[in-house]
This record gives sequence, C-alpha cells and structure tokens, in this order.
Amino acid sequence: MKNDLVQTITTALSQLIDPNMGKDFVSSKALKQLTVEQGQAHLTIQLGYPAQSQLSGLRTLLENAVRAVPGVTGVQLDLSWKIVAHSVQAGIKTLPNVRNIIAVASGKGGVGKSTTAVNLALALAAEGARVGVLDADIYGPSQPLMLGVQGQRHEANEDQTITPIMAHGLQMASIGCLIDTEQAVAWRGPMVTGALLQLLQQTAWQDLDYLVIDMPPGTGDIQLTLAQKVPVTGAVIVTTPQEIALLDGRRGVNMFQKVGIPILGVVENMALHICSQCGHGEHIFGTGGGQRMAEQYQVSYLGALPLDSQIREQTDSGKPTVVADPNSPASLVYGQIARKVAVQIADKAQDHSLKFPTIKVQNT
Ligand SMILES: Nc1ncnc2c1ncn2[C@@H]1O[C@H](COP(=O)(O)OP(=O)(O)OP(=O)(O)O)[C@@H](O)[C@H]1O
Repeated sequence: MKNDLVQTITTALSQLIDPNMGKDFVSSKALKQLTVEQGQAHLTIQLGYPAQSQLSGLRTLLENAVRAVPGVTGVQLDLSWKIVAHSVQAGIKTLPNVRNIIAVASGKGGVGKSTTAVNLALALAAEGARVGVLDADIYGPSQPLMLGVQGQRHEANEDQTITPIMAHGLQMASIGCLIDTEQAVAWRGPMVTGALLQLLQQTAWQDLDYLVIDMPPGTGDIQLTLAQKVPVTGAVIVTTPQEIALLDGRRGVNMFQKVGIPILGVVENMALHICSQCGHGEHIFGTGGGQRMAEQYQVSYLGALPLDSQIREQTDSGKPTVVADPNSPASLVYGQIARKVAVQIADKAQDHSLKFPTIKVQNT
C-alpha cells in the first residue's frame, strides 16, 4: 500500500509540468526524495534554477497535485533550488568557485550588450542566485559606470588575486578598475586576451552560481580566442532590429557555435521606440528580425527590450533598471530573459560541445 502510494504520487508528479522548465518534475530530475508514512507524503523537490519569485506558486501547484492523490492525508514539501556546474567546451577546465559562465556578446558595438549583461546579472541575483559580472570590454569598460562604482580600484591580495568590487549584490571585476584603459587601445590582440584571461582567473570570485561576461563587441580574433579559452556554459547574443546589426549578430552566433559553445538565445534590444512624452510605442527599425534570426539558427528568442530613455538614464547613472525600478515593464522582460537563461542552463544535461566541430585558431 505504502509503495503503491509512492508510485501513484510519482506518476502524478510525472504528469505535472513545471511551467518554467516546460517539463514534468520527475523527468527534470527535480524530485529528489519521496516517502509516505500513514498517508503523509514527504517530498524533496530541488529546482536547477533560482526561483525566489516563483516559490510560492510552485509550492501551491505541487502541494495541490500531491493532495489530490487518493489516500494522501497530508503533504510536507521541502522546496529549494541548487545550481550546479555544467559542461563547457571540450578540453577546457572550469574555474574554481564559478559554476557557470554566461558570455554576453554582440556582433557590433553600441547595441546594448553591456546594458543587457548587467540587467541579466541583476535579474538572476534578484531570483536568489549568487552572481558576478566580468567586464571584458577592454576598449570601453562600462560596468563600473553602470554599477555605480566608477573610480573604485580592485584591491590586490598577497596571494596574487584581486578582490571583486561589490555592487548591488553582484561581484564585479573590470579591467577599468585595474588599469588606465586608454593604454589598452594600443595593445595587440594577444595582450588583450592575456590581460582578460588573467583578470578572469585571478579574481577571487566567491562561490558564484553564474558569472556573466560582458564580452568585447564584435567577432574578431580577440573574441574568438576568448571563446576558445574561457570555460563558457552558454552565450547570449544581443542584437538590434536593424538588418546590419542582425548580420553582425549572425556572425556572433556562428562564432560561438564553431567553438562548441551553446547559444542560450538572442535578445533583441531597442526593438521598439517608446515616446518619452506620450508613451506610444513604434517599431522604427522594423519588426521580427531577432525572432527570424533565432528561428534560422534554431536558438531561443529570449525577449525584446524597447528603446526606452529610462533604461539609458537608469543604467548610465549607476542603478540599472532591474534595481532602479524592479516592477517596470522593462525589468519584467529582463526577469523573463534571466529565467529562460537559467532554465536552459539547468536543462543542459550533457556536453553539447561535441555537436559542433572545433576549429583551430592561429593567433593565440
Ligand atoms: N533598450 C535601451 N533603451 C535605451 N537606451 C539603451 C538601451 N540599451 C542600451 N541603451 C543605451 O545605449 C548606450 C550603449 O549601450 P551599451 O553600452 O550597453 O552598448 P554596448 O553594445 O555594450 O556597446 P559597446 O560594446 O560599444 O560598449 C548606453 O548609453 C545605454 O544606456
């Protein structure tokens, strides 16, 4: 009888879809433990993604499903999440204290890659994850400004590490807080990649679930070398609707796929112009480009942000939208993007790197 009840509850949970994962709680491996004693069900459900804002809804969903099983007289549910490290490119070691690296990239500059990276990081943190940001945009480091810590310097430690700067709950490292980046303009590619890899490896990251890397814009040698040497779980491509940016965005998708990094999806930034006077929205650059690109490459379309002066003002004044106005429509979009990214990472059960051929790079 007892085993029968365990079996019936397991069957019920195998038919209950986690709305975030789009998968049931058994095949997503979230159900960790289930015992039944005199009709009292004790369950341990562990999600693979941060879900602070989702916990009460998921709790109700799960408890109702178990309670509806005939013979169950009560439910005790232990509901939590645990973010684990996922596979990276073949032959590359993961970083200690960093479970997952998310590269945020764009085919060209000025499309809002840094703005997307910082708001994605903050939205993941708002869901309860431990998050860091590495500003790898050596020619135009903007994370210190966006996180309101411009002028601060990294502290060097005796063990050759540097301490990340804390901002809005994120651990941040930026080349802009280490050197005068005007010098870097004259650096050749290998010097740039060397400095960025050193920054990544010598920062004393503390127990991160996700490290979001704000990549240098473009798809040249520096980006390719980084994509080959940094242990990345997945990449997010930021693009704008203009055709030229989309062409560049396609190059970004190709570059990551060539080196065996899965694309977590495409973010379409500045997709719609919102008039600051009347609030009216207009697609000044055309519609549907990001979605078409995602379909063409069979990658996920993560969402679209409007061209909104508030996003610019908030982010450029050191308080990105997700912290300045957490309930705004734009923050909700960043939240959805973060959830889709986290869920895709949680769903990444195996090493995808074998799916794509690895190419050799000459200029390291
Ligand atoms: N959705 C948006 N609406 C309005 N302004 C935006 C939006 N996204 C970004 N911006 C603004 O556009 C400017 C460029 O953004 P950002 O620095 O994020 O671009 P980028 O792609 O990282 O550029 P680069 O790589 O050249 O540094 C910034 O002033 C930023 O505040």
